[in-house]
Amino acid sequence: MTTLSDDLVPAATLTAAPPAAAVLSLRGVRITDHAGGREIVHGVSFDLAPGRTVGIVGESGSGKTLTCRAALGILPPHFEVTEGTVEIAGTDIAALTARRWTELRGATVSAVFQDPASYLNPSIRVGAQIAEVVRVKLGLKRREARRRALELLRAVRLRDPELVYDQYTHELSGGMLQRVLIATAVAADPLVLIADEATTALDVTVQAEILDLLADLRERTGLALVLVSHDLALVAQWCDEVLVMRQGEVVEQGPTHTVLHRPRHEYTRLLIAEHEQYGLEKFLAAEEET
Ligand SMILES: Nc1ncnc2c1ncn2[C@@H]1O[C@H](COP(=O)(O)OP(=O)(O)OP(=O)(O)O)[C@@H](O)[C@H]1O
Repeated sequence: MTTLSDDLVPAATLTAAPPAAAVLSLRGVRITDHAGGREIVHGVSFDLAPGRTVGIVGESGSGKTLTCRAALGILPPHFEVTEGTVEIAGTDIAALTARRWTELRGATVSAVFQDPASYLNPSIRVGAQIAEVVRVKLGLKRREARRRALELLRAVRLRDPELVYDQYTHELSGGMLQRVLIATAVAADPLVLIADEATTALDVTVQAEILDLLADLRERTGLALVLVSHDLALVAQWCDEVLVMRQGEVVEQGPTHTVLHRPRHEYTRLLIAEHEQYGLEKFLAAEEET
């Protein structure tokens, strides 16, 4: 398992490294709810390079999920990016056709959300679902797709992948389902994985294992991560950069270390104070020692 200091040292050091070309870039993204007649997200910008992690934190309803959905091209009906740009691997998504989006989703940018069961089909064995993604996205033949699906189940550290392959969602625990969903999400080797509260519903031990798994994928494959969370301790541990959102505004943004140690905005200070009772100081202290 990655230790805290192992993870924090490279994160702090990498901040000074020359920037690699961004795989995901948001520039002044504004999102409007046409049904409600109001702008909900008021300008979000960040660049995410391969192997890096950006965190988005903030209160419920602050626009974190809508920002992610904009980057995935899956805004709910009546919602629209009304200003700004989203670029995935250098392509402005505004110019994409529905067909091109279908190709990109999963293969270039992918996502995992909080409730894995609702993204998997309960009546199809989980292995077959992963194999199907691999078949469609990578064009593998049936037998090859099965082999690759088993490899993915192994990569997300599920014990006995052959057994899990043949199981249905109701036979798996929440942590196992989230691993299956991650396996599905990374099946086509995306450049970017968006994890929106992906570990929130899991108990702390399983949460740590899943995050460790994502960090491992990031290290091994150069996967870039967007981590949306209420949990500042988690962001302190895993993210290079953080955006703090409140009521659709990014109130503060910068290297995680700087934002959490020297918060400039009152709201960030409040979030940190709220988290201190849950053990955030442990992470900040560990970071200070490095
Ligand atoms: N499908 C939808 N229909 C109507 N309003 C929506 C929809 N999705 C989001 N909203 C509204 O947009 C705002 C931002 O929501 P969003 O889900 O992005 O917040 P969030 O920061 O991700 O919150 P949480 O942490 O609770 O998931 C909220 O006021 C929410 O009620």
